[in-house]
Amino acid sequence: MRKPDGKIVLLGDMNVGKTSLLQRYMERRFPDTVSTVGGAFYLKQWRSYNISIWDTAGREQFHGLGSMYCRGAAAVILTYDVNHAQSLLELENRFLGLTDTASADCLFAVVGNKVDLSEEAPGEGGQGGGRDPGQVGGGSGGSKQVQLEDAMAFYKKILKYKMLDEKDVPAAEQMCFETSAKTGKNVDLLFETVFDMVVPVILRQRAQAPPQTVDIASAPPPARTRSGCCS
Ligand SMILES: Nc1nc2c(ncn2[C@@H]2O[C@H](COP(=O)(O)OP(=O)(O)OP(=O)(O)O)[C@@H](O)[C@H]2O)c(=O)[nH]1
Ligand SMILES: [Mg+2]
Repeated sequence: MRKPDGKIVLLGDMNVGKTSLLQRYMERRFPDTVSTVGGAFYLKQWRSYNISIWDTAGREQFHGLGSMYCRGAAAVILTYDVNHAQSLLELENRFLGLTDTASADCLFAVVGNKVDLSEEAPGEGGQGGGRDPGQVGGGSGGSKQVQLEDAMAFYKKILKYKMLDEKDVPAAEQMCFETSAKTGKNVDLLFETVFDMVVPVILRQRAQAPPQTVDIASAPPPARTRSGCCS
């Protein structure tokens, strides 16, 4: 297997739908999931690049592994549940610090999942993605607790935390998404936007990496020593 050229990591609280988003994108389906233990990855060929996408466990007990998974990451997808405000706060409180090990020019996407649960009219969003009664939020119609503007405000906090200038990174409007792994809404858009943006990061990482081969032609001749039988 060829070594992946770059790494993308999904982070976020348990139950927000990280595994479901990845399965929707990679396998084009919405199967029943079990809470992730440790982490798992998929390989995606994007243009001529091999990208590994890591699914991590949101459970508190696996929290320590998060920074290990983020090591050298070219992009991190921070995921919350739009119907559960606490899951956005958790990104700031528990997950952002895990990205300290990521690449210096790591990209960030902020993703609010499960929008199908708070669609205004049943049937909106297509593919039969109506409202699931009895889900989090408790409201009868439209339990959405987090607006896209809240996610964009969080994106700006990320830039502040990373001491990045807004002018040097993609705009919040480009990097904040609302998705449904259930209906597929915006799932391709999310991953493919991130893949496209990650390619220049991969190229920069390659340029900065120590060379893997020695160029004999440009290598200096070995220094002559006085020792040995022919001296
Ligand atoms: N209605 C709806 N349910 C979803 C969506 N995405 C995930 N779910 C459900 O939410 C639950 C949790 O989904 P997972 O994908 O396992 O969540 P996770 O973030 O991987 O959770 P951990 O592995 O524990 O960190 C499952 O019952 C999913 O079927 C969505 O977009 N809409
Ligand atoms: Mg999972």
